[in-house]
Amino acid sequence: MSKSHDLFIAAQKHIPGGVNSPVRAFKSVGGDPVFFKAAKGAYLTDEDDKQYIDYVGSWGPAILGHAHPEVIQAVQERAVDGLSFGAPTKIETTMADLVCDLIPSIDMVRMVSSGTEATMTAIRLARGYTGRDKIVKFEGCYHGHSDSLLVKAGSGALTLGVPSSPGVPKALAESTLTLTHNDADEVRKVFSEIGDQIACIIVEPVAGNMNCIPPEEGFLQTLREVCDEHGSVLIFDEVMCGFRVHLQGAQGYYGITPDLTTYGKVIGGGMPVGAFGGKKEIMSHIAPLGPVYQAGTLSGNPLAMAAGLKTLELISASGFFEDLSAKTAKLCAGLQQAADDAGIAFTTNQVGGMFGYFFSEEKNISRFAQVAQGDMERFKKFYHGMLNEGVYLAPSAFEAGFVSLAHSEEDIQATIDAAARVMKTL
Ligand SMILES: N[C@H](C=O)CCC(=O)O
Repeated sequence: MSKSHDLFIAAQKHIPGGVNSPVRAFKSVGGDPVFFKAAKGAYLTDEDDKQYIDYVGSWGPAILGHAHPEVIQAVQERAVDGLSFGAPTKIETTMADLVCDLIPSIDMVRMVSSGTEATMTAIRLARGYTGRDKIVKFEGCYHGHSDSLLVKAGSGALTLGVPSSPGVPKALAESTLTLTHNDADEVRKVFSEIGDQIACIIVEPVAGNMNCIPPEEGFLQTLREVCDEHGSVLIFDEVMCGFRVHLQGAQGYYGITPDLTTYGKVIGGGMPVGAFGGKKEIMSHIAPLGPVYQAGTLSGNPLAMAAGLKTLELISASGFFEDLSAKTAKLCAGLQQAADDAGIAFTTNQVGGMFGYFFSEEKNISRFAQVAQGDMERFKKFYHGMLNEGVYLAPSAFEAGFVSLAHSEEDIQATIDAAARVMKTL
């Protein structure tokens, strides 16, 4: 038996399900989750010393690869001056200035400690700003696990079959209107009926929590238009795709400007960070400038700011996103070829450094229903085959994959070669 097996048994004694976040438990693929002891560049090393090429990247933050030496150095240098102050520090202003310089839609930004906090507060802010309660989200999009947003949610909630979790008060769930993702007509219809009651739309502009689903042509533009017509706030949840698909995230990639944006993952460079920001007119409603309350002991933590700042600096290098995108495209093309050669119905999606793959007869996957109809048994077999080959992919068909600066051409080719072997066994 592997050390991971023993560790998983030990973990279950005092940790619910043996994990500190449900999707880690391998429930949808079966078997024991792998316990890792080290991560460096494109590789993870498990407790049995087996090495894996990693395409999870800690669910997105590791865009430079794991333990990038300059990020580690920045954190080490900050650490000797104190871990947390609970008081203002200069590095928080440096971070805010940089985010506002990089993202034209953001005049002001507040740092928090997770993507969940960022989206939860952005919703509260939109409600406080508009004086309205109803919010619109889309089935399969995941915006963290705050109550209003855990309705027909994606990611681990969907993977475990609890997209609308028990424990969410009925009244709160009723204020959340869940529409079909990528269905612009449905959005227009709902806004024509009750648009003046809707505080905001929140959307993952590139959905990464129901696999990797780009917006259909015109969808984001429709969201922008209905929000403008009805005085609602448009929130882009860029926790996953921000600083990942483009330096300006999905809003830069697609050229659509939201009112508020939420961040997490890359902006923290591997440390626990989230952020929300946007127009000054809306952001000035946040306490202490305005009445909408939000707070956090560790918000703007100096170590997290140091890791995030160094990461943003390095991904701002000229050509960074072109290279990342080209590498990801090569991976997707190679996986497709491997499937075609083995006669397996398969397709991929890719936006910048994010990708998804589907065991499906359909070629253009842009709707949640298409993802849900994929061949999950084949996904499981492929997953374990790749794991055996030393390739670590997301252990759920409802999660995106991530490529990093650290993945070499050889890593990508080795992954494609492994996929070719595994596809033949399916
Ligand atoms: N999709 C999630 C993050 O964005 C997966 C991470 C988790 O739930 O632990």
